[in-house]
Amino acid sequence: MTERMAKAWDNSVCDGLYRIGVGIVITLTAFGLQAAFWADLSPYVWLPLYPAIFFSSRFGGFLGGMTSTTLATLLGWYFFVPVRFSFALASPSGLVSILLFFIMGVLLSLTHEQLRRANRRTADEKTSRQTHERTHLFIEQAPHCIALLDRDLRYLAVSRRWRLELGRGCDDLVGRRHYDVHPDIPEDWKRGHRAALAGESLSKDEARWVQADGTEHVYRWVSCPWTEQNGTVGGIILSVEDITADDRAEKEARLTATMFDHSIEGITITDAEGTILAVNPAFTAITGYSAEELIGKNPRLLKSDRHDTAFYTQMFKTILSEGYWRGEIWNRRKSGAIYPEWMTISVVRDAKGDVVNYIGTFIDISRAKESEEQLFHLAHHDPLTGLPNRLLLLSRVHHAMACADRDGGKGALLFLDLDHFKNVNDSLGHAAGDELLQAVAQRYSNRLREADTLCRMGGDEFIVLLENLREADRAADVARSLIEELKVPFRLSSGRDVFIGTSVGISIFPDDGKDAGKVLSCADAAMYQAKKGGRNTYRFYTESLTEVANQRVAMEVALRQGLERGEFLLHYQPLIDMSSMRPVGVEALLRWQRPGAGLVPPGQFIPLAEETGLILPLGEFVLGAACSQMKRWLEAGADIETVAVNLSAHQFHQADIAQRVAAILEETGLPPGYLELEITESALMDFGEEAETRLRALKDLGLRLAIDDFGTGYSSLAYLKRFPIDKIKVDQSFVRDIPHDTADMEIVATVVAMAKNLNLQVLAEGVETEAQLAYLRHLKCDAAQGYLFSRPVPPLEFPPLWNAVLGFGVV
Ligand SMILES: Nc1nc2c(ncn2[C@@H]2O[C@H](COP(=O)(O)O[C@H]3[C@@H](O)[C@H](n4cnc5c(=O)[nH]c(N)nc54)O[C@@H]3COP(=O)(O)O)[C@@H](O)[C@H]2O)c(=O)[nH]1
Repeated sequence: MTERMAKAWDNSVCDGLYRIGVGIVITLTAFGLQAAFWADLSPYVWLPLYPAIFFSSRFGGFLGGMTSTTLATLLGWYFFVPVRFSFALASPSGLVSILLFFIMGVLLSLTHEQLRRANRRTADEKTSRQTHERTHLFIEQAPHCIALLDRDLRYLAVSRRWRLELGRGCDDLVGRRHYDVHPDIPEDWKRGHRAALAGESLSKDEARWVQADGTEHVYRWVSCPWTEQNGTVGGIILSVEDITADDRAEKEARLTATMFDHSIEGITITDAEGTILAVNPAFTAITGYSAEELIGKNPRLLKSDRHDTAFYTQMFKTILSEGYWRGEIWNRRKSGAIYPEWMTISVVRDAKGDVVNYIGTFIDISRAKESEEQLFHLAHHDPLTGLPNRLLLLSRVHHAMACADRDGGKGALLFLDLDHFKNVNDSLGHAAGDELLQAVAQRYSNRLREADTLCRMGGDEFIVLLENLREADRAADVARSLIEELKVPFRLSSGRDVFIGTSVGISIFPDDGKDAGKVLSCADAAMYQAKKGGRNTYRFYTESLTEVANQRVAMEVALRQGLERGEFLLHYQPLIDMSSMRPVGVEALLRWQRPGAGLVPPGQFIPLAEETGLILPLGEFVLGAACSQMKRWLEAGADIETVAVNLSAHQFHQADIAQRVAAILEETGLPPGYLELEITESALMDFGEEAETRLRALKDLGLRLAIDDFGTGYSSLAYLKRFPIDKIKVDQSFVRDIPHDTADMEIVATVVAMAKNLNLQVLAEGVETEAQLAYLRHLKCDAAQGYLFSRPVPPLEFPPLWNAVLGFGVV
């Protein structure tokens, strides 16, 4: 007997015993009641027992009813039918009543049993119907696509989801082959179907399937066999679930996890209370804490003491109101070192809007900060000396001026410019110049207070910013001490000693100006005054300097206009040959016929023309005018050897000066041998090595070259030998005090002797007296120039003697 059968047997035995029990209990109860109350009610003695049979069959079915009928019959027979207490048949009527009772009992029991079975059938049918309906509902409304297929894989039934996915109705599918409806079913799916048809209980897998519309979907499919009543496989049940969204979500989750693990950003996730739930490896690498050390802790563990409570309060306020906070924050590593992070903290809320997590992502920006600081340093400091540069100075001046304005205090700017630094650069080379600048910066720094700012503006210019100045005299003290500091010569690495001085211009703020640019230009102007005042000294800025600056601006405008309007002209001064005492040449000297100002001497405008670059067009004008004049004189038959023209440093430094001079000579038609170019000693020295090349290019044109103002510059006698020059002009400052200044006389004697030795012509400038002339003749100086012979004059005013001697015509 199978377990199921045994269980059924047990159930039916129990059921039978229960029914019999019901019949006995109800019958005995009814009999007891009747015995107690209705024992004398004969002939209705059976009547009260009918309800017992009724209820017994009602609750116990046929078996209960028959138990009750039998028991009641026997009890009635024994107790109520005469002769009582015996089963003897008293009379036929008694027998009839017994029989009748029994038959009635049987009928009642049968009837009830029938009713009971009918009820049960109805209930079973109802249950079965409901079950069927629910099963149908279950399949029909299942969230997956479910289909029942026969052995040929024809649809027997499909769930609504299946139909929806396909966009087809039941009629369209039922009876058709699955593979006809889906001809592109992947092969491994088909394998699953075959396995199910072969009786394999369950095949399942996931697969991608590009649908007809080109969209790729991911499906999880399951196939299993279903069996007929006789146990044979009737077909398969297919269940297909579109898990594209889940797949995507899973991929995203995987991606997120990968990002979390491999991100170079540190990531931390906390719960709503701020307890750390997870940290990624980058977090560990940056902070030095392992995940185990942090999980369950609060991120305040990482706090540095760089930020106050207000900072964190504001941060959380922002997180909650904006949903995130982003900014720079300083935290502490496990090692204790504090470092800057660029951090974003975002809040994660659930559907109800409650905070569930905080996510913090950050990068360690300590490197970037360092680079930023380096860049800031580079942008604000001079690479040679390491001092603040102009940019930083201006920002500090702005700040100092704002403080002075607020506190009613004062400050000063000292503009320092090294004297003749260019000479060092040109003669000793740029490396030596750089070394000197570094040493100068060091010496200046030594003399200044921590609070003072020393900056290098570029070249040989330095600025000192003095703040909180109680009195202007303090600025003068500083200027004096800085000048003093440079008095000791600098020993360069080459072993050479260099002497250098500095000129200092001082401006006071807010007295001299209320903006940095103005105060700086005031200091600059004052520095120029210091230079003019003999160098190696200092000057305060005064209003009169502004006046001078304004005049300079006005003069620059006038100079430009003068050039355009042809207000410039040339005067000529004779050059006297000492042996014949005849004029052998003339020097062309520029004059400006400025309207309303008369004849302006060059000393008043040449320096400005040099500064502004106007000297270039002016110089070309002089050269052209002098050559044309000389050409005219020659054509008129004048007996003259040279026209001397001053060539400014600016002109000489022009790369194409030789071409320009050649062009003018060609234009004017003057043979080059008649032209003498005078170049000052300082213009040559300022040009360093290039000077020689440039001179040779000019000399190659066939003209003559003279060194002007000889003895005033940073003389290097070596160049006299190298340079292709024809003449030196002894500066008039050495001639002026002859015969009273023996030192000057010695110098002139030495220069003349040296020129002779080098086979150069020598001319003395500024000869005003007979005594000077006599001395120069005694020295056998070749030539002379000076008021003793003639002042510079316009050609039309040449003295008659000249004309007689030189044969000048009025041209
Ligand atoms: N680049 C150019 N410079 C020029 C040009 N023209 C002149 N200058 C330079 O201007 C400076 C002043 O020149 P100027 O006022 O003309 O003075 C010259 C003479 O007048 C003056 N001189 C001549 N003799 C005497 C004298 O006996 N006593 C005395 N006190 N002064 C005298 O000397 C100046 C000529 O000097 P130099 O050129 O060195 O021969 C001056 O530096 C000019 O060079 C120009 O066109 N371009």
